Amino acid sequence: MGDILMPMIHLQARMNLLFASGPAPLDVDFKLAAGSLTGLCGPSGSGKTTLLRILAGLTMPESGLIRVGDRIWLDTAQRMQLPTQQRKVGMVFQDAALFPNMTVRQNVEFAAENRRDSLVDELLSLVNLVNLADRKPATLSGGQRQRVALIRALARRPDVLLLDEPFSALDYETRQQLLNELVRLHRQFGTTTVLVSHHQDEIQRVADRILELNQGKVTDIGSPSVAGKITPVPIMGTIQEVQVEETTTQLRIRLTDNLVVLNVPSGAQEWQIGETIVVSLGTETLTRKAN
Ligand SMILES: Nc1ncnc2c1ncn2[C@@H]1O[C@H](COP(=O)(O)OP(=O)(O)OP(=O)(O)O)[C@@H](O)[C@H]1O
Repeated sequence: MGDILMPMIHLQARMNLLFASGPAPLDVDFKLAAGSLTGLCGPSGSGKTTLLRILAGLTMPESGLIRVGDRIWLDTAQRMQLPTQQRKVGMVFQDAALFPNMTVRQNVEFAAENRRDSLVDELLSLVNLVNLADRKPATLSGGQRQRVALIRALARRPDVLLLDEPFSALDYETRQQLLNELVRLHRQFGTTTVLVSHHQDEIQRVADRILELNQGKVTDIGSPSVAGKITPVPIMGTIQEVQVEETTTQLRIRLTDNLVVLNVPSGAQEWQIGETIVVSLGTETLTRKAN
């Protein structure tokens, strides 16, 4: 995976915070490998959001140094601070915070600074939103809104992707689906990603490394997964459409609030419209539901 000798991110920061237990410093110094996906967990109020805000340039620490690749984003000793707009960073929060008067496409185009039409189309199709591109956010499901937020963050072609409990308001199945989509996009776009989540089991499933924050101090709790491995998540779906080709069969399957298209080998299995099947997201394999 990433190159440990040449970390993508080196973050040193110190600032006094007012914790529930009283004032204490947030004091961190860690490196993240290029292209890694780091899970950041810790109790409520331990400083997770503050850490992401410092990385994004939304909160200024009393002292700190942020190096991303060969660029310095922050060096308080030199009184140097790159503004958020100049940091190649994408952010997604629990509440998608989309522009309500813009369509899905306009929201993504705005982030892409209206420059790269092909990128916007590619992003919309990567998360299955092409058919909803002209809808306003209020008419979308929670999962669809977070997908828009995710591709909107990627439209800026960020080096660093920061996600602050992006899927916690969603139901279990949608959350698992979006986590898998996130991992795929993270790899495809080669971002160095930090994912804050209260769901440690989910972080374990997708992260290369987990950091735990406690009262403003970071503990490295190791590498949970074999690099690159995603544990498949079984999700029930219904077959909506079957298209048999010579060697493969294309199945359109409804899973909770979205459709997935899977290609399976033609032949031995005959799939029926309306049939309930189990899709193992992560490996994209199918099994018939046991009765
Ligand atoms: N600018 C600030 N100055 C002083 N204290 C702050 C500042 N910003 C946040 N805090 C305090 O720092 C602590 C950590 O807050 P933060 O939002 O980073 O925690 P968190 O781990 O993200 O919590 P949660 O999981 O509940 O979202 C809280 O006690 C908060 O009140």
